[in-house]
Amino acid sequence: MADNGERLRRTMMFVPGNNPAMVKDAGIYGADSIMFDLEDAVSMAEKDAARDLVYEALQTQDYGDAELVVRINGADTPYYDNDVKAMVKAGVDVIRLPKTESADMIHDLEKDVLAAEKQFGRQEGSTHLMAAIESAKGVLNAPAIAAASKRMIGIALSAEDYTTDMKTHRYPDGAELAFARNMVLHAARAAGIAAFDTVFTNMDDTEGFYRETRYIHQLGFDGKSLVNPRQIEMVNKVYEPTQKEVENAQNVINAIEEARAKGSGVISMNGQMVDRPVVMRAQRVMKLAKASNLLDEEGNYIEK
Ligand SMILES: CC(C)(COP(=O)(O)OP(=O)(O)OC[C@H]1O[C@@H](n2cnc3c(N)ncnc32)[C@H](O)[C@@H]1OP(=O)(O)O)[C@@H](O)C(=O)NCCC(=O)NCCSC(=O)C[C@@](O)(CC(=O)O)C(=O)O
Ligand SMILES: [Mg+2]
Repeated sequence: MADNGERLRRTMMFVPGNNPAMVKDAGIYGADSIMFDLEDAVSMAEKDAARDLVYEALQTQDYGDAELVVRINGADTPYYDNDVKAMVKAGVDVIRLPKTESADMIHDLEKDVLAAEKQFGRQEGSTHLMAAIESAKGVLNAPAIAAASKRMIGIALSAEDYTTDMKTHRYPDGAELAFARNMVLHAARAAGIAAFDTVFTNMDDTEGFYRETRYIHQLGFDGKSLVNPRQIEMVNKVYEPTQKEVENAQNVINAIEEARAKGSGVISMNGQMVDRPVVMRAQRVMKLAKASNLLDEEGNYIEK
């Protein structure tokens, strides 16, 4: 089946870069993206040791198909230069820049990453970037940030720092995040990159986590940043398509393939027009169905 090439990023799990056991075992939980943290989860005294630990792990551990992301320290810290160099040298998939407030911050990072790729013989352009939006300024500049570089794969809302900047805190209904969520999402979509919702930090409030995940799934986010492996299953469940959605997607793909074979790009199916956006949605449903183990070898829905 042809698809639109987009990688699934439902779950991006933070792993404190100073915790050897968590770094070692991070691959066993099935997160789509593993994000080793060198920034706020790591104390000043442990910055160098955490960088060394993550560097070593990226070289030696097998994390399967997971995308490997590192949240580095910001350019205004003494750790930034060494973070960028070490992570590029280790061949990380994505560098996540925290507290991003302008497109220029991404341009500067892009230059530093390119210099490191040249220095360490990495393929130029192979290190992707993403930005965490953690302030009012970042939210207002989100469209420019998202479009700042061809290396950008996504932007993420970071609600803990953002609500502090906004002189509020997090409430169960999330009203304080409504504007920021919509800005981040629209900025990502306009730039053609992924949008990640923020972390949910109360591990015991599973009902609240479920409610928030349903809500951001409905808005259209690709997925969420997570702090604990227990959160992965619930996000995957929310993103799992229903039998009806899978069967409809299969019908759309079969119908459009038949139509294309006859030289047409638009068809009608059960009175509904089927064109490119409908096909793209169907392809995403099939990708989610595959990732959720809902398909047999022939690609048909497995009845439960
Ligand atoms: C929360 C808690 C202490 C709970 O501990 P607990 O011990 O109760 O967890 P349990 O569930 O009992 O653990 C069961 C088993 O899983 C293992 N395990 C747990 N968590 C794991 C994990 N993350 N990675 C791999 N392994 C893990 C554990 O080792 C155990 O393994 P084992 O002993 O073998 O059974 C723990 O999860 C944790 O430290 N989380 C990461 C916290 C963190 O990174 N914060 C910084 C990022 S946010 C931020 O900075 C704000 C932000 O910047 C965000 C933005 O930008 O988006 C903004 O502004 O909003
Ligand atoms: Mg933060």
